[in-house]
Order: sequence, then C-alpha cells, then structure tokens
Amino acid sequence: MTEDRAPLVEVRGLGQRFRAGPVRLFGRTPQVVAVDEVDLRIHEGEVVGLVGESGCGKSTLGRTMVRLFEPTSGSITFAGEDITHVRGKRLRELRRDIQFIFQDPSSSLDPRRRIGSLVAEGLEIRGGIPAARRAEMVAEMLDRVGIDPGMARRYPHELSGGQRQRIGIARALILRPRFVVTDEAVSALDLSVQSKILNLLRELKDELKLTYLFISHDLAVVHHVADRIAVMYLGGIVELAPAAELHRRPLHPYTMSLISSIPEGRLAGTEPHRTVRVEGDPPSPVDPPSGCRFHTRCAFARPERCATEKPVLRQLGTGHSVACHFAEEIADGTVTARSAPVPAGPAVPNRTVPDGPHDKLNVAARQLP
Ligand SMILES: Nc1ncnc2c1ncn2[C@@H]1O[C@H](COP(=O)(O)OP(=O)(O)OP(=O)(O)O)[C@@H](O)[C@H]1O
Repeated sequence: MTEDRAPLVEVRGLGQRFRAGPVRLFGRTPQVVAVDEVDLRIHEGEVVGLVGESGCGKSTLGRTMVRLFEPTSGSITFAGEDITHVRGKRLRELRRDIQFIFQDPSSSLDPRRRIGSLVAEGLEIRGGIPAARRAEMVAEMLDRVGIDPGMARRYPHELSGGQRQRIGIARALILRPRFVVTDEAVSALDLSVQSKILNLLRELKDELKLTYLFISHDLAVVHHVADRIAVMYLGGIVELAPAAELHRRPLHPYTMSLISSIPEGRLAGTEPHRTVRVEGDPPSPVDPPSGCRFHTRCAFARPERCATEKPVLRQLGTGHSVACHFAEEIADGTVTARSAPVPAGPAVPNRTVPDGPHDKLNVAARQLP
C-alpha cells in the first residue's frame, strides 16, 4: 500500500479510558485503559484487519474511530477533517460517510420493526427522500445483499442468522458510506455462512468503493479479507503489516503465538515458521504491566529492558512495523526464548518449517514468572 497519499482515516495517539468502578473521593479512581496511544492510517479502498484476544480493545478502538465514543485523548481525522470532538449536526452528517456493522445483528435490529423499515431507517433520518424512492432504494439494497426484496415485510425473527447479518449490512450501506467498521461481523455465524458473508463484504467493497476496518479475534478470517493487518494487545497495536507479509514473517512474539494457534489448513498458502505458545490470560487493563505490556507472557522477554521501557511501534520493513525491543534479534536468533520444557500436556505438533533464520526458533513459550 502506498503510504505517501493522504489516508482516508487517520488516528494519532488515540486513547480511550473508562472508569472502572465508583468515583473515589480520595486517591485515583481506577480506570480501564481500553485503547492506549494508537496511531493508525487507513487509505481509501483499503481493508485493514484488526486482531487480538477478547478484551484487548478492538471494539473500543473501532467504536471510537467512528465516533460512537468520544476519545479521551489523541485525534481522529476523516477525509482531511478533524472529527475528534465533532458533535450535534456535524456528527449526524458524518453517519452518512462512516458506518458500523455489529457482531450480533439480532441485538441491533429492533424486533418490532419490519425488515424494510429497518433498512430504510438511515434514509428516514437523513430526510428529503420521497417515500416511493426510499422503498426503491431499500429494494435495491436488499437485492444487493442477497435478500429477496419481497421479504421487506418480514420481521427479524423470521430470518436466519446469516440473513439477519445481511440486513445489518444493508442498514449500514444504504447511505453509501465511505468508511465502514465491521466488528466480529461473522463470528456468530456457522463456518459455511461466514464465507458467504465475507465474500459479500468483499464484493460490496469493490462495487461501492468502500474502505473497511475489519475487526475479528480470528486471524484466519482476517487473513481472507484484509490488505493489511494490525495486531492489538492490551490496548496497543504491537504489529502492523501487509497481510501476506504478517503471515510470512511475523516479528512480534504475540503475533507468532496467534499464528501458531491457527489450526493447520485454515491459512491457505502459508506455513508457520515456528510454534510460539502464550499461556495464561491477558493482564487486567485496569493495572497494565509496566514497560512492554506483553512482557509478562513473552518467552523472549528480557525483564531488565522489557519490564521497564515501553517499546514504540517502529518500521522494520516496507509497511511492516513492530513494537518489540528485540524483534531483529528474535528474527535472527540472537535472542532466544527463555524456554523451559513445555509443561506436560499434548505436544505442540512441529510443522514443516521452511529454510531460514526462523528455523532456530521453533519454541514453545511458557508463562514467565
Ligand atoms: N463502556 C465500558 N465501560 C467500562 N469498560 C469498558 C467499556 N467498554 C469496554 N470496556 C473494557 O475495555 C476493555 C476493552 O474492551 P473491548 O470490548 O474494546 O475489547 P475487544 O478486544 O473488542 O474484546 P471483545 O471481542 O471481547 O469485545 C475491556 O477490558 C472491557 O472490559
């Protein structure tokens, strides 16, 4: 992706904190640091995938970017306009250009309203479109997302999960937005339905010239649709690279662990270079670890540096950035895993590893003390 043209969406130092519990009169009220100083640029026509474990802040980042939340720090620029704090009329106008597709269409579709009326909602709010034209536009959009326009009089509960997600997509796209955030858009669906919805999203992107931030906890799903992938851990982006490059040459131990956990065969055309396992749950975002937030689970961590100094996201190749102090050394094998024998349990299968420096690093990580 060319980096020199102006991005459609850009966030700088974006932060989102939530209060965690009641306000304390004395001492600091605890806060969840859901998104921590994120920088990200998304170009027109691009699909950027955002992956990471549950609770790492993906949804919050996506919702903040489309201004469902007002950020607590940093800035958001859309098509050259600073939209960080826009409100009222301008924020409502922005809804034409920026939309969000939710994971669970059932909960975002009012069960008392008919499909046609649900899809037309954005047009009604926008106003100025005669009812007959609105009905036409709804029929066209339903047809476009693979729903028979004759079903416009049905209610959401009469549809399957996949059909409901198609309605969710139609609702988001009826105003012809330019930027769409999809949040776990296929996670609640059966595998066979997932691939149909992913194909639909891809076709619509080309046809309607959309730009996506595609959020999913599933790296294999993201790999199918994304041009670039951002890997998120405990509020921050730890690696960002073109999709193929990320799978060929992951540089962050956390990304390696995500790739290692994908069952063989789900990532066509890629071979994991090593097996890196990460154990335990992520630490609490209320009290995140010092230094590198991943150091408490990283087999390569050198506490003297990793526990004290926060790594910045730095570029290590064309369009490939990583936030790890030792990325080069891990890649060339001069920093190896502080690995102990893998605890008893099912062995991690060794996979076919291509020649190269990564061969040295077929390790299984354990949780560090
Ligand atoms: N409105 C809120 N108030 C307080 N804490 C919140 C709020 N929304 C999110 N959080 C917290 O912020 C952190 C990030 O949550 P978020 O939902 O963004 O993560 P996620 O990566 O999208 O996970 P999931 O896929 O499970 O939704 C979590 O610790 C979550 O509990």
